Amino acid sequence: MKHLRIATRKSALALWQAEHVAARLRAVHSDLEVELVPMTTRGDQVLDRPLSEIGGKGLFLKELEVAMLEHRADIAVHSLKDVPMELEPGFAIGAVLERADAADAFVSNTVERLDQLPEGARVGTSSLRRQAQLRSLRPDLSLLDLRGNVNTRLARLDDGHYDAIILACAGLERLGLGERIRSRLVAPDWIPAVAQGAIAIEQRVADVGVAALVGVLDDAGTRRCVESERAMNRRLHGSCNVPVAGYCVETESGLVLYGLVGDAGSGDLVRAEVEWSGREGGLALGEQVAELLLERGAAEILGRLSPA
Ligand SMILES: NCc1[nH]cc(CCC(=O)O)c1CC(=O)O
Repeated sequence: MKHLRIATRKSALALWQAEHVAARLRAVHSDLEVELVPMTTRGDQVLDRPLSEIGGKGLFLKELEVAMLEHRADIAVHSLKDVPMELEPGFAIGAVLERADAADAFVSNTVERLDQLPEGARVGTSSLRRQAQLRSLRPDLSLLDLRGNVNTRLARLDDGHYDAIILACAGLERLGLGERIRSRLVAPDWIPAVAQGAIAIEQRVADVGVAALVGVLDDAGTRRCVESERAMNRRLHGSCNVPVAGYCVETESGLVLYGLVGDAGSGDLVRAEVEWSGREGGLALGEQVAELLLERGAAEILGRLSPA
């Protein structure tokens, strides 16, 4: 194939990620023409209701998948953390790029760290995972909804609606906004979203030519880690709008996976951490951490319908 079309959302972050994949593909395949096909998804349009109400994160993928089915695009580039645990039939992840900083960022115009916020300070995030961890560390804070793309969220902070917000370091850095990061929230104290910081290439499963082209961008270490995180998430629920966090890193001798389930209302958290010897068996590691979380009360937490 000489020509490859990349379906992407139109947010600045999505376009950066699609451009990044395009540049990497052009660099390895010198005769390949790569073109972006930007499109708006339902997830981008509906900003006034929680994602869980309008159908979950899969909404960010649907239009891109339709474009691939109709052969208006060959691949789609996503933040892997926005990709549901089960893909639609006929689609596969052709490559997972080397992970960027997976940590969440504490962003504020007044203080450097979460523990420096004054009592009752207003923190903006619509993520139940971030709300649960904030509630647990700082029960006094006032947690407020905040959706929209990265630039919208920063603008709302700068307008004074919040004293601080939480964003992914990776997104800020990709947009050249790394200087907005006041401090990084790091494991094991704070766990990021499953697959945070990893970019995935989605393709039609039967497209072996495309698989060969994009497969060269796959990073084996990142894929092992995110597959273990996603196996944990899959075992826990199947949907993407519950307060679950997971982070796997490679150690000298194997893998370690941190898992967390929390209640955004009460700040109750359940944690598990398993060290795994060897680099294989990441799926079993994910399932083991999920089982531990369930034994420790995750099922009860996930069963509560806590208003966020
Ligand atoms: N929720 C949207 C989203 N999806 C991926 C990223 C960041 C980039 C990444 O994780 O690779 C973000 C922004 C954020 O959470 O701050």
